[in-house]
Amino acid sequence: MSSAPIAPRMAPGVKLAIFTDFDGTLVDIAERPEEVEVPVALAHQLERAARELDSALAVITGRQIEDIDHFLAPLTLPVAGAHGSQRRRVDGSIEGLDADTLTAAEEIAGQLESLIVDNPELIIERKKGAVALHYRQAPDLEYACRIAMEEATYNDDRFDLIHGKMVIEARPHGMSKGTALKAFMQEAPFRDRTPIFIGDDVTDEDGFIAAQELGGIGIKLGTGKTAAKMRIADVDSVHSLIQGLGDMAANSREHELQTA
Ligand SMILES: O=P(O)(O)OC[C@H]1O[C@H](O[C@H]2O[C@H](CO)[C@@H](O)[C@H](O)[C@H]2O)[C@H](O)[C@@H](O)[C@@H]1O
Repeated sequence: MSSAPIAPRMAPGVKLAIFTDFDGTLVDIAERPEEVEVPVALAHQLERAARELDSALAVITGRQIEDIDHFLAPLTLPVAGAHGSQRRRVDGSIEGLDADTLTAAEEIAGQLESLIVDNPELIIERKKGAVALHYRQAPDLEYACRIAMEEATYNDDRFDLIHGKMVIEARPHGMSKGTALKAFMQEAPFRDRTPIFIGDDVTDEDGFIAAQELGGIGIKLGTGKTAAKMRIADVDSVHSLIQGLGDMAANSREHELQTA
């Protein structure tokens, strides 16, 4: 006896909001920040999932919003950039930092100049309100980078240091991927949905915790200690998961229409 394939649906009344990290989650890690390879199909997959989720899909990243727009062009999604320092809502309005914090971040970057001149294999990324110091091309300089970042932020309690993948970043105090996720969740179209946050790095832990505090799920890509309740294997699996969640939302909508 043959049976029709099952079209998976969400339980009645359950609607998801998807939040995803970018580097190491939507795209594989590259040697340099500008060298990431973005699969041609990625923007289309995200656009389709966002459509099925009534636009409740956002990127929460350490990158600047403009970087995400560049990599996903012509798609423009809601994005929290620079670890929550900047946030573009679904209506396109932007929440940013005050001028003093922006200036302070520029000053931190300025204090790192001599280190970069002496060690041109290091990369400094100046963001609006944050600074990243990359040592992927010179792993032996990790300790020197750490000391330089500590000195550049010494006595400035407006910034916290966070360690990512071969990078040390200065992030405004009180900002995180968790605060960004919670801010989105207070607004349409995210409000009253169940959040899923997908990420791969230590800086994603705040996002996992925030999603789970709101009744959702954190999904960690790869190994390592995590607060996330679930794990996923690799970037390709993340793409499939996002596609699958979009399918489920579409199936649920169709089922509701048929049974109305
Ligand atoms: O929060 P994310 O979207 O994961 O962004 C975190 C940082 O990602 C980028 O740096 C990392 O990816 C680079 C490209 O693969 C890699 O070369 C680097 O070593 C990684 O640390 C980005 O450049 C940073 O601004 C983000 O904060």
